[in-house]
Amino acid sequence: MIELEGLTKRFGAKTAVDHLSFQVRPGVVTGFLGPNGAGKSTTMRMMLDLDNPTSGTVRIDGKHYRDLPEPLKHIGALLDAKAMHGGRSAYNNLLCLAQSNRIPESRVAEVLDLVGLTAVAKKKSKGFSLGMCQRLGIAAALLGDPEILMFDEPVNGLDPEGILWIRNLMKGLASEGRTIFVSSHLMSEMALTADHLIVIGQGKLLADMSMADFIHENSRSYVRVRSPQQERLKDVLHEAGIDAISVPATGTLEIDGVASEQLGELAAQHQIVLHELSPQRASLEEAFMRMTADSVEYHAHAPGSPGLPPGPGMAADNPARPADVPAWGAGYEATRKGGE
Ligand SMILES: Nc1ncnc2c1ncn2[C@@H]1O[C@H](COP(=O)(O)OP(=O)(O)OP(=O)(O)O)[C@@H](O)[C@H]1O
Repeated sequence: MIELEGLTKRFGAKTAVDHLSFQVRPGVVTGFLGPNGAGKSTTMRMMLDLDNPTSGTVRIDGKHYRDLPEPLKHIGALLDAKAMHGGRSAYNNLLCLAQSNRIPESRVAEVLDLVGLTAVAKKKSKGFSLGMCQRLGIAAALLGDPEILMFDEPVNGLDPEGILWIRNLMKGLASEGRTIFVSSHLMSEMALTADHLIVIGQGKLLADMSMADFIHENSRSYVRVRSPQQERLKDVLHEAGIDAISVPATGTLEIDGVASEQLGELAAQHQIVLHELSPQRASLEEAFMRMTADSVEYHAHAPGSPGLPPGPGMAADNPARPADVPAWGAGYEATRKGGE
């Protein structure tokens, strides 16, 4: 288990990590999310004693990192895939780490095999592609067979086969009861891998909850209906006290807070033909955008138009947020009000 209490890091006037308190528990994959500059890497560096906190503490299985007798046997981490010594072979990079942590040499060949690098074990790592470096960094993290593993952007540079491999690896390690903490900007991948989420924005904790709860609480779920008798359907819905939003771009209606079964039966009672009746499940990406819209530090503007008002469909107070996506807090309330 990893435990953070009041963890804070200031760089001059900049507060990168702001009183973070949370626990990363064993047996599940915990995703670590936040917009660019939110403080994820700084937090992970403090977990590994690579940066000193301004205040607060991190405990790894109850101890400070520097009090762990052989740290690699407790916690393995991939932070920077390019951090290996480029002039050494993959094998020798791992051997040095093994020797300084009293790990038997036989483990080096084992982890190289596990990450699929046996064929290039004797090659210097400076010639490795980003994907190969990621695999070597993962091999280093696994070297001490630790109970806790931390990966910063582990799928960066991996091809689809590599992405699938790391996903299954993390899930497998978690199912063995290990603690797995992983950051990624790839929301679709995170949605497939993590069971629990820690979300931060501008160094502060925004969410600490299951993946399912996070998506449920931060997104709008609705039913999409398409009918050649749309106006008639709208009248029927209106008579039944159900609000429907017309979406001219797709020629559909969107209905909040009513089950698709109820809508289908209502249409059937009035002999209205439906071409589509589909409950829309929100994605992690949508939920993440909604929650962090107000903590995004770096906004892109259209080329040549810095500072221009938000484009059509974007929020007035935040050009990175679509106008129909309420800010955090307001969004939650709107969803709840619509659904109750
Ligand atoms: N050594 C440093 N000196 C000064 N400021 C720093 C330093 N390291 C990080 N920062 C600042 O702290 C903030 C958090 O940075 P950090 O790299 O932890 O964010 P992040 O969530 O990992 O971002 P990204 O997703 O872009 O990798 C940023 O504003 C960054 O500029």
